[in-house]
Amino acid sequence: MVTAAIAPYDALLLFSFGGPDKPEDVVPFLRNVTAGKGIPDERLEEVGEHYYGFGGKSPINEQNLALKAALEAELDRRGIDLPVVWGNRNWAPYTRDAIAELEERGAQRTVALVTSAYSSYSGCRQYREDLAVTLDGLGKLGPDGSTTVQFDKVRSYFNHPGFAQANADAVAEAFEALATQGGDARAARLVFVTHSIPTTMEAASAVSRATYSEQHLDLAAVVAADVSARLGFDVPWDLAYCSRSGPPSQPWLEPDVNDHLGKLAADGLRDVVLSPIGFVSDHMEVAYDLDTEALATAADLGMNAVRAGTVGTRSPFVEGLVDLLLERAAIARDEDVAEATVGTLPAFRSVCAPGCCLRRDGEPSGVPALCSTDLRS
Ligand SMILES: CC1=C(CCC(=O)O)c2cc3nc(cc4[nH]c(cc5[nH]c(cc1n2)c(C)c5CCC(=O)O)c(CCC(=O)O)c4C)C(CCC(=O)O)=C3C
Ligand SMILES: [Fe+2]
Repeated sequence: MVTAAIAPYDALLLFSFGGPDKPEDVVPFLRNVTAGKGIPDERLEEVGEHYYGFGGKSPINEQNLALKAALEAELDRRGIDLPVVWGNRNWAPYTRDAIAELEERGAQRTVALVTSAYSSYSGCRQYREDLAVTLDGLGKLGPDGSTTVQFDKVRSYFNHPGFAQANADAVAEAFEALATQGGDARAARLVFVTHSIPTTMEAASAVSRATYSEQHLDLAAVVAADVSARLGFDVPWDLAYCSRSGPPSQPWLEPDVNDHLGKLAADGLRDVVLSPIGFVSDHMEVAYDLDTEALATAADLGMNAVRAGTVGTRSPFVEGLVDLLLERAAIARDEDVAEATVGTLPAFRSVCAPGCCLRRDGEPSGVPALCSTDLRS
């Protein structure tokens, strides 16, 4: 029996990036991530060391299991009967394992929730391609895009109120922590941080309604305003980037968070809160690029720095995700539904537009992608 509010869906796919569980997994995982992407060997060795430094295990898998449990609890609390199946693009349980589990459970129409809040190739199309290519490899993708197990996707949710509130809660807590450890909250700069992407990928993300960086800037303004209201003074803020890779000749979004801290210190700033709004949980990019590298940079510069939490399993976030599932189900039933947002941008599309989030602007991908009006663009 499908719960009416979630009909026509009979399963939820929690769809993530994946990460290694033990040292022997690190190299095969990196091979999966970088197949055909032109990441220089030196960068791969460097990233491998980040993982070995943490015992060869990424925190991401446990965090996805925690999010899965939190979603199950919230669905249960609302009386919604919807099995949650977890799958990853780059590590076990793989997308193909999730599809097999969905089939075993007799799922016919699945709603997919990706653990990436923003729209870009990395956070949108790459997941949709992975579904199409995996189904195709199993002989389950028709030439018209029809599939044996049908998939819909929840819209990019960076501007959903639950995501904004959970981030604002975490930033407000970080300001308190800064004051507790002797920092000057009133003088502090709030630096939002996200994953850098190539500028070509940034340009191609515009098709989704606004570019990747514009999405972050819009949410950052909302979070900063919320935190300012709670603290009772205006919090100045910036957006910086981490985790760039690719050849040095290829431009990626800047400034890098470490360079940015250097500039702030040179301007005489002593206090900073880093808010990783680009990431939904404390996975390796946060554990290494922020907690290890950027906090060391700040210490070298003589700054007081606190890293704010990610949304993780905070209630406003988890409740917001379940609201989004119900919203997506109402859209699938062709009902009029209010798509809640914060900031100045509209709700992003539930069914992606032709050419949405290509890897590079104007360059056909040649790879099929589900959950859009075009199978190939
Ligand atoms: C926008 C974005 C997100 C945020 C959205 C989201 O959360 O999905 C994200 C998340 C993640 N990225 C991750 C890991 C890696 N990303 C890489 C490479 C790349 N990421 C890119 C972008 C993003 N990546 C890009 C443009 C590349 C270049 C190659 C390519 O065009 O694809 C590489 C290769 C080595 C390197 O270049 O660093 C690794 C190992 C992990 C797992 C962490 C863990 O294990 O805990 C997670 C969650
Ligand atoms: Fe990445």
